[in-house]
Amino acid sequence: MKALKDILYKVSLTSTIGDMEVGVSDIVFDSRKVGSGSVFVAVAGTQVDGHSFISTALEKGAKAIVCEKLPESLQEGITYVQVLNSAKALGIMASNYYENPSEKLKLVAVTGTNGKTTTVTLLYQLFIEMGYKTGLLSTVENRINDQVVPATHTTPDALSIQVMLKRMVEEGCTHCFMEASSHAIVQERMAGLHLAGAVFTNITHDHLDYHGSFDEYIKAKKKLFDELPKDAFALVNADDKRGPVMLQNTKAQGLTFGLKYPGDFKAKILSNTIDGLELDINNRQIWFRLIGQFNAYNLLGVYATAVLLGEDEEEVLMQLSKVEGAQGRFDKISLYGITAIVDYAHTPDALENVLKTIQGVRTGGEQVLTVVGCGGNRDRTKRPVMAKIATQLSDKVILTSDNPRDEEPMAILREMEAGVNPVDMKRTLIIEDRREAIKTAVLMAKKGDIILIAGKGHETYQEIKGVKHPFDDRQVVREMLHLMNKN
Ligand SMILES: CC(=O)N[C@H]1[C@@H](OP(=O)(O)OP(=O)(O)OC[C@H]2O[C@@H](n3ccc(=O)[nH]c3=O)[C@H](O)[C@@H]2O)O[C@H](CO)[C@@H](O)[C@@H]1O[C@H](C)C(=O)N[C@@H](C)C(=O)N[C@H](CCC(=O)O)C(=O)O
Ligand SMILES: Nc1ncnc2c1ncn2[C@@H]1O[C@H](COP(=O)(O)OP(=O)(O)OP(=O)(O)O)[C@@H](O)[C@H]1O
Ligand SMILES: N[C@H](CCC[C@H](N)C(=O)O)C(=O)O
Ligand SMILES: [Mg+2]
Repeated sequence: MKALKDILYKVSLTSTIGDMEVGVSDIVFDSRKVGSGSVFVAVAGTQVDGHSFISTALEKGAKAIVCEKLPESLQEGITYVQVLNSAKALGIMASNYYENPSEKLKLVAVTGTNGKTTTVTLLYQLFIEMGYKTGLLSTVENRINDQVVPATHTTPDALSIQVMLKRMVEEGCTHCFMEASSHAIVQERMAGLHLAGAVFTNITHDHLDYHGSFDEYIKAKKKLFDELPKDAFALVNADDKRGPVMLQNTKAQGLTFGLKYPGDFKAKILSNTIDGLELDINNRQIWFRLIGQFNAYNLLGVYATAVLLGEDEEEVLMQLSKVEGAQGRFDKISLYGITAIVDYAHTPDALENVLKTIQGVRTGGEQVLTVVGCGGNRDRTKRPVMAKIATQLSDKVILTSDNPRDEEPMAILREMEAGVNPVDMKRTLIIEDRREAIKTAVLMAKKGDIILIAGKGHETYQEIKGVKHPFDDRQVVREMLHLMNKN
């Protein structure tokens, strides 16, 4: 039990009705989870408005209601608190309730269209290698030091973030690295967090369905930097046109990293092969296991972050050269002379980067076969663009399903097909079933060829009409490679 008044510390209140000293047992923002003694926070969502569940919450035993609009009839004995922004209030309340765990560790948030999971995972692995107890909140998984907590979102909801941070503090973690998705920033899932720093990787085409325009998408990312405290660092990729934009209104210490523009942290690619990258970072030459120019950016961003957190430059580079990166990001499976690469490229920019990396490291006359799809119920405008990039940068392409969700798979594929040049259609197949598509790519591949399977990376399911069917690109391609080689 905690007094409502204490939980509301630092929340902008508009009005209050009832006893502010009332003790509440927990904070809930979903009426279905309300129990006796809860405080229910009504948040307007994208599907429904949480305010319409206030009466349900009261029936289930809520003692207090936090909302933007007061209900027409008020119930006796209940405390009503009107706030300016319920979603923001939720984050601040959750932080107060769990005793502000983000102030007890060094928390760094990473935002950007691509590279967030890679960056936070590298930071997590690096800090573990350096002997720190560390936390991770990422698309692939959350970690409380060595304990894995499955991830449901790239950035969890505000309440779950605080619960996990609290557990991290209890476990003795000194650092936590988290992804801040643009959805999360706009929906105030980051409210109430004290950040030691924030990192901007890049911004390219994605999520225009949700944000409405590219400008709004940029604004969403910038909000993270606008809200940083003075004692934090704001580290941005100087080679991205929008890097400096992120720093325009921040109170934090602005810093840049880049391969092209001179910034605070610089690197040069000395060699880039299928086995790894050799970089020159601040006049030190180091080998890394990760592949591709985009990973040079990720590695440099990680190095800069670690140095800004006070770590020794030499030690950081030595440990960073050992780490492997995130699952499902340029995952190489080489069997029977064929190389399959499973990668989470689900945006035009990521797909282009991965294919250019493959083109850059190929050694001879081998073919590149790409299997790719686009998710349903998500930004439709990236579909033709991704199909076009796939056909332009591969010898053969199989367009297939990603997670169709509630859409008709063939309708998504037709939208992808519309982006392909008619002459390139001769080298393009459309196979709706992802397993069949992977099988066909394996059948078509000759020794030495490279198969890229893009879009799903680490995912272990395929979501079709509300059902998540087990599906793992890495497992399926292995199975097919073994199968084809027995015949
Ligand atoms: C579009 C979107 O982002 N939706 C997220 C959002 O839900 P919402 O605001 O749409 O919720 P809603 O269904 O309209 O409900 C509004 C409110 O009413 C409440 N409610 C609802 C029903 C009920 O019976 N009782 C009740 O109280 C809900 O708890 C909620 O508080 O807030 C929820 C809680 O935080 C999220 O679970 C939900 O994520 C959905 C499942 C989702 O798919 N989100 C994706 C798009 C997303 O967030 N992706 C990013 C990654 C993107 C990237 O960078 O690549 C991520 O961070 O994972
Ligand atoms: N710095 C980068 N710049 C461009 N592309 C990148 C970069 N890092 C990774 N990629 C590509 O983007 C894909 C996704 O990378 P990652 O999972 O790290 O991004 P993310 O930002 O976490 O994505 P999500 O928004 O889905 O959480 C990778 O599989 C790779 O193809
Ligand atoms: N974080 C991304 C994941 C997309 C992954 C892709 N496999 C899909 O399902 O569309 C999003 O929410 O848009
Ligand atoms: Mg991610």
